[in-house]
Amino acid sequence: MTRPGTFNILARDGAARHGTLETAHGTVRTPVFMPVGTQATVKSLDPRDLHDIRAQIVLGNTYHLYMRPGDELVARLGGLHGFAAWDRPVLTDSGGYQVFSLAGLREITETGVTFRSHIDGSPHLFTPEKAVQIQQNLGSDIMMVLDECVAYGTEYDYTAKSLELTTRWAARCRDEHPIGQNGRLLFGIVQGGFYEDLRTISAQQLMEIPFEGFAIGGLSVGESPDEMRRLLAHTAPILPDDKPRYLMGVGTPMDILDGVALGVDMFDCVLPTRNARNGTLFTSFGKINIKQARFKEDDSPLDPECDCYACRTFSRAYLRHLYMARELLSYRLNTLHNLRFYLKMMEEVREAIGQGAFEALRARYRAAYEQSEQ
Ligand SMILES: Nc1nc2c(CCc3ccccc3)c3nc[nH]c3cc2c(=O)[nH]1
Ligand SMILES: [Zn+2]
Repeated sequence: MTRPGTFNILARDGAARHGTLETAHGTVRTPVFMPVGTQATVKSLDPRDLHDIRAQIVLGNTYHLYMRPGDELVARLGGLHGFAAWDRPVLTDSGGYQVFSLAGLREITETGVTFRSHIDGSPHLFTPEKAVQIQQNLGSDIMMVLDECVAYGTEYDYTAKSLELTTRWAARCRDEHPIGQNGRLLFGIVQGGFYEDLRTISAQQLMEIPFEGFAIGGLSVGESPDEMRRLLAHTAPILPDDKPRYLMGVGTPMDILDGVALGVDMFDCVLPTRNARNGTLFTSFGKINIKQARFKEDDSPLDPECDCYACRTFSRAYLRHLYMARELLSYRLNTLHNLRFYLKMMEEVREAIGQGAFEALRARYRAAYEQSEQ
């Protein structure tokens, strides 16, 4: 087995790259979209479904699993792979973002972040070392450092101080998990808010530490698509060309294609799974909502271009009926389809980069997605 952490770039098309990232649980072909499975499950899907839609790697969440059922329990029961019967790679977030966005009453010090559980209000402390230990207990193949994701609009001085703390925390995370330890990888996370000069400083400081990959954090926090693209265009090219670049929390199909064009290799977003819950479906002809009356007697497949179980087996009328009846199967079929849409788009992206045809692919998706606002 090729050494975990090895990142081979197989083809380039402009700044877009198609490559492979080796992990302890197999090879990930990039660019890759990673379904979010916060509580050790991609909501409403089982591992067989994830294999059927050709998911390569799924995300888990340190904060949630530490709170419930407990990272040490998961470790005793085989880590996420044994516990959730998932035999492919897992990436876990450090919990930093979730603490800042979920838990109440938090305080940040040099030591770490203290917060209260969103479940029972009990007090907790995440240090960089603790965040790494939890991810080690979860058996994560790709771990993230503990970072502070500053809120959109945070002013310059606080952002500048915060990125320095994030860098010191990143170094402590690396010390807690030395490079190569049992084949698990550790990624740094670039912060710096919406200030280009601070992004440069954060990236340069993190690149002094030997990480197997680098994430761009602090984006997709409520800013406009143009602002996200502006900071991404500034930050992505600074990061090492020979390491994977992971844009956290992004995004819509067009955001992802724009990210690939700027040299990003890895993406995650709750959009496909969250939108499934409210009937918003991604198709080759743009975004639609299945509850619309026009689908009431429509016997055609949701998306003729899609190869997923929902599109192969059922009509739009049936999918609309399930949604209107609030049937559980509605959420499951909508999720299967939306994730397959994202994963199939990434398969097309990897193929197109290999053929030097990425821009044509991006233009095709833009034509379908420009008008449906999304
Ligand atoms: N640690 C961290 N996570 C972020 C996430 C969660 C991604 C995630 C990873 C794994 C599981 C769930 C969620 C963000 N989501 C949108 N914007 C985000 C920014 C950050 C960030 O700056 N730092
Ligand atoms: Zn489908």
